[in-house]
Amino acid sequence: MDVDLANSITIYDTTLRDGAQREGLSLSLEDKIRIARALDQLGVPFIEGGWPGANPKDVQFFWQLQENPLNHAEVVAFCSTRRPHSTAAEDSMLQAILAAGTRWVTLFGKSWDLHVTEGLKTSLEENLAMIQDTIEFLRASGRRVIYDAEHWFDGYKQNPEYALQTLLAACRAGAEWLVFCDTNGGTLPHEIAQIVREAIAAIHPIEPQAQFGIHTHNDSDTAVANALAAVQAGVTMVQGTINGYGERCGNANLCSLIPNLQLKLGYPCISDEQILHLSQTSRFVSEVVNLAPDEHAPFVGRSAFAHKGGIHVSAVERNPLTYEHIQPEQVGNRRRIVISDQAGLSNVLAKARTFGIDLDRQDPVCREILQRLKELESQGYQFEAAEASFDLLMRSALGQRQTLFEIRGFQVHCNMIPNPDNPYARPDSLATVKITVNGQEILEAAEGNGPVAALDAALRKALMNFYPAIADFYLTDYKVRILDGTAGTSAKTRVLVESSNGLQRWTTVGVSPNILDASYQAVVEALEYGLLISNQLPLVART
Ligand SMILES: CC(=O)SCCNC(=O)CCNC(=O)[C@H](O)C(C)(C)COP(=O)(O)OP(=O)(O)OC[C@H]1O[C@@H](n2cnc3c(N)ncnc32)[C@H](O)[C@@H]1OP(=O)(O)O
Ligand SMILES: CC(=O)C(=O)O
Repeated sequence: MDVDLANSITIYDTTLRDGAQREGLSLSLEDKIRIARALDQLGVPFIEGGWPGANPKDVQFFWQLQENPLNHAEVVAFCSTRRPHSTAAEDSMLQAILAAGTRWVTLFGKSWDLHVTEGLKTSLEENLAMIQDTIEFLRASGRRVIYDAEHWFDGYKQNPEYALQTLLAACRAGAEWLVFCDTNGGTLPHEIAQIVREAIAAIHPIEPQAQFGIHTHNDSDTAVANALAAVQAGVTMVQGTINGYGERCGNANLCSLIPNLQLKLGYPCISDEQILHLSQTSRFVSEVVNLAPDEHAPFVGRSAFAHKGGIHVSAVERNPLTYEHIQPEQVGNRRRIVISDQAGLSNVLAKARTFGIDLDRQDPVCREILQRLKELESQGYQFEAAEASFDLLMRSALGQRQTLFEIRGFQVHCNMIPNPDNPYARPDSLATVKITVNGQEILEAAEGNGPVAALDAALRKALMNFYPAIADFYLTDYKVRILDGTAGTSAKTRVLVESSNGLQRWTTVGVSPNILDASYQAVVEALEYGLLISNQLPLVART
């Protein structure tokens, strides 16, 4: 397929190559294939797959895609110019590039004289020959070439004549795109704009067919701004990575660049349908690379359209434009209203609606809920992460909270006797609970790997006969936070418990100076809330 370059900015993704150069990120072959297919679906026209010849995984990646090609995107192989004082034909890396079987190759070469004399330890003339020969070799082998001018901006600042000669050499040899790289990420947007304008003005009269691109790094936290400045100065290709992954501080983040270009500046990049998958693609890639998603990432982060301050929520409820720069749905994201001590009535009303509760602003119970929320938050409860507990709080205030069971008491014993045969063995714990359901009293005991697990198991055991749905509940996360660190072991703790029934997830909170009591509160609310959303009514207990 030929990439349609007319009238648009061409997006070039390098997640699989420069993204994989991020410290802490490691991709298996299978990961690379899954990400490539997700990018293909997103509509990215160029996907840089790696450096075949640099490692076996990248070699296999290109072989696998030869057997099962992508649907739309061009997969691009990446490599450097030939080594000094050799020929391109005898360069083993370039043989690996040809074996990768791609139609396009991206070649990086030196623009900065310092890199030529200090890094490559060769002459400025030889570097020009390396660029020219390598591209001619690739062209003669039927490849189309994108030329990444490494350290372009630093090189141009030091020796503009030489930097321009490197681009002209690439262009004369047959490179179709010349990409200005801010390799060290130190250039600021105004410099990018000026240098790109000057370079294009110098090259276009000599090589009018040349097309230009930009590749920026985020060391000055301006990678996206730099890429946008370059586009406004005349480039038509933008290189970047999903979630901004990349060497050191990362590359220009395509999840910000694509919407900025397409929705703000009006440059088509991918289709209107495809951009709706941007948030999903961002999360998918973070899942595959096994890095926690950045919740606060612009456009695609979970908090990108989360409103917490009462004033904000009040206005957004009236008109979202008041505190949103785009509609979240345009990039496949969604608006969220956060509940906390920063809330006003508007937050309470909006959150209640998401739980299917229609509150009247004039009803005094709304203020009561808000006051109770603020009181509890001042004691250390945190409801923005524990919406299930907030739902229960609202239902209590509204007189809609059913008593599904009552806890009469519990005890937990821990066996802390060290086991010399297995010093890592966790303590055995035993919990007993006494509860009543429908007036019937039950005493149960259970063991667990630690006191919270034992308590949770004993509660479930006691309730299971009345509420069989409990068999499907399980804890998915348990977080503890010390709230007043200076109080030592008697400090107040906050426990957040996340639970699931396989279909839904919900989080509850407990706070106490006793960690077991805090856990108990959160676990009991978790069971109650699970039953509430499973619409369970008590059965007559089987004996
Ligand atoms: C800006 C960028 O992000 S460029 C991409 C950087 N990515 C990577 O480096 C990841 C993949 N790299 C690798 O697997 C390895 O570094 C390899 C296989 C490429 C090379 O490995 P080695 O042969 O062991 O060399 P080493 O990594 O120590 O040094 C790089 C060599 O490339 C040479 N080189 C660097 N840039 C260029 C260039 N543009 N053109 C030609 N040669 C170059 C260096 O001079 C050095 O050569 P020397 O060994 O003759 O001194
Ligand atoms: C090519 C490249 O990755 C760079 O110059 O940063």
